[in-house]
Amino acid sequence: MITIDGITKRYGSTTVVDRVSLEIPRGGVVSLIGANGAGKSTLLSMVGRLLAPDGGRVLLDGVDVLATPSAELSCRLSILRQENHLPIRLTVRELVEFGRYPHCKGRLQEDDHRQVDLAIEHLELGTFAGRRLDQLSGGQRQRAYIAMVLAQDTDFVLLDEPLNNLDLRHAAQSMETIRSMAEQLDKTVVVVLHDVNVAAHHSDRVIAMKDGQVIADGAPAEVVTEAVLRKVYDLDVPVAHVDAGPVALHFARMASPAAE
Ligand SMILES: Nc1ncnc2c1ncn2[C@@H]1O[C@H](COP(=O)(O)OP(=O)(O)OP(=O)(O)O)[C@@H](O)[C@H]1O
Repeated sequence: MITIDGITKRYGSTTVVDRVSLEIPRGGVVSLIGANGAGKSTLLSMVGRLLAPDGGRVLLDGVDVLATPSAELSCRLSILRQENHLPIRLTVRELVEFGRYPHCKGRLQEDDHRQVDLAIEHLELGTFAGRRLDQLSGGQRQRAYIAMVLAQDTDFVLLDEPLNNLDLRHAAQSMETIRSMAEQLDKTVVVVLHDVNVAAHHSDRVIAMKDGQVIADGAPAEVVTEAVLRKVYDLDVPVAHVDAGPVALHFARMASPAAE
């Protein structure tokens, strides 16, 4: 369970995450949606202890992340950031092996190699395994980063816009991989997504942020509604309902009352 208790972040006089409290139980996919600048990445970074909060705390299974030794934390929690600062000259395999570092401290055993191979296979990176990151397309590189997180095999997984640069098929496949991490391996995945339809379709719960606060939190059908989307994005977005759930038709314009 992730417990976020009144967490706050300020830059100067601006509060960018404002006393957010959330309980995220073990297992499942939780999506964070919201406009640019809403505070999603800041919140995720504080949960992952990459950024110090100005107030509040984050507990993993009841233990404060600030009190957890780094070596232990990286075996329990992984985070994929929007920007990665890993050397671009690594090969895909070396990058994915990096994910095993918290477990094996650089001396990969049979099980570590197996996890690396599995992650490479899941993200369809076999043909690129020996290629350097700077020799890949943006989407191939993004899949390599997801594979690294998959290989890290932690109970808690935080992903900030993992679908950046991914084409339709690889986006769908990556979300399937993320879902199976939650369903089959009982991992708790918190993922920032810009596509509300992907969020609605693949999540157990959708949390919408605006101006540093949570303004909606619930099952996809409760959050992906015209009223909530208007509040979150200041935009009128029609929402259709199909068997798979709500679908925001963000490319369509809402009929204005005057036109009817
Ligand atoms: N180092 C910083 N100094 C000052 N302000 C910052 C800093 N980092 C982030 N911010 C501000 O904090 C707010 C929240 O940023 P954050 O990156 O969390 O938003 P986000 O919801 O993830 O946005 P996006 O969808 O664009 O990635 C923004 O207004 C941003 O400009």
